[in-house]
Amino acid sequence: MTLLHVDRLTVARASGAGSPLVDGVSFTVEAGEVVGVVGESGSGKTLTGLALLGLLPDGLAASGSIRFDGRELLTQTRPEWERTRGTDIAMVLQDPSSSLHPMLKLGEQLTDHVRQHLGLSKPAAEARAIELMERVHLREPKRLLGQYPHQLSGGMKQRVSIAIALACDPKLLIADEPTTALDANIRTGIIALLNELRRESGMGIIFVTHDLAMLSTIADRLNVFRTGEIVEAGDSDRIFRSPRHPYTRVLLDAVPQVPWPRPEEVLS
Ligand SMILES: Nc1ncnc2c1ncn2[C@@H]1O[C@H](COP(=O)(O)OP(=O)(O)OP(=O)(O)O)[C@@H](O)[C@H]1O
Repeated sequence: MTLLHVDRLTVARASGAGSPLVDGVSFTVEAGEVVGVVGESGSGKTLTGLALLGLLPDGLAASGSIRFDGRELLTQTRPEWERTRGTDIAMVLQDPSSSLHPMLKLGEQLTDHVRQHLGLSKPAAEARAIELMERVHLREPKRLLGQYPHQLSGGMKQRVSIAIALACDPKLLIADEPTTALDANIRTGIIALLNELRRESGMGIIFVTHDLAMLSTIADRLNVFRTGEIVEAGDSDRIFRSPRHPYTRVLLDAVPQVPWPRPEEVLS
């Protein structure tokens, strides 16, 4: 089932100055699929993700079409976007600290989020918070809920931000460099977790990264971005085996030839 259908999405300065920063990109995401988005710095990967969430910075405007689950997102009102972000599409960012409040215990953050979006009573929200912590394989969830973000390692914090993102069972997760700030072994654990979640829940994932080697372990399809355009798209096995665009070849030549373990080989 096609979850997301992006058609000629363009992001440009609202003033009309300069050339578009994202220039007519089209792609789809199926349920349960991981679509990798790669490309050099400044190629428009993050702006594309932000446009899908209705979170473009002031001064930038999106045009084209973003159809999600059969409805057009670009014409949504602000409250409709808020509902979409709360329940249908979620995001995980590179720095887990940016999605966690440093002064609030994890329990408050998770239960507040769950109560706000699902309208649960306090005890039901606490039960849901524990269930979410278990779902991302955090041990001793009850004890963790009483802790502050600074008491957790980077990998654990990223698991908590994934738990928050999962609170409303989103159909689509946008993961923007979710493992870049983490050590290699922790990174592999997070990849294994995302892989498990998409298998179990049928959630689609857009995975934005510079790290092609890592994408080779999880992405079903790839979109290769360069200067605001998709220069190559397709099945990731095919692209890794025989890239067609010279720029994709350059990116692949830069990948260290260290075999990455498949996510299923890693204990999460
Ligand atoms: N608020 C803004 N106003 C004007 N230009 C912007 C704004 N935000 C980003 N840009 C420009 O848009 C282009 C695309 O930026 P974007 O952040 O999407 O790139 P990216 O591919 O995600 O890069 P990176 O991999 O470094 O995160 C860049 O040239 C950037 O400088």
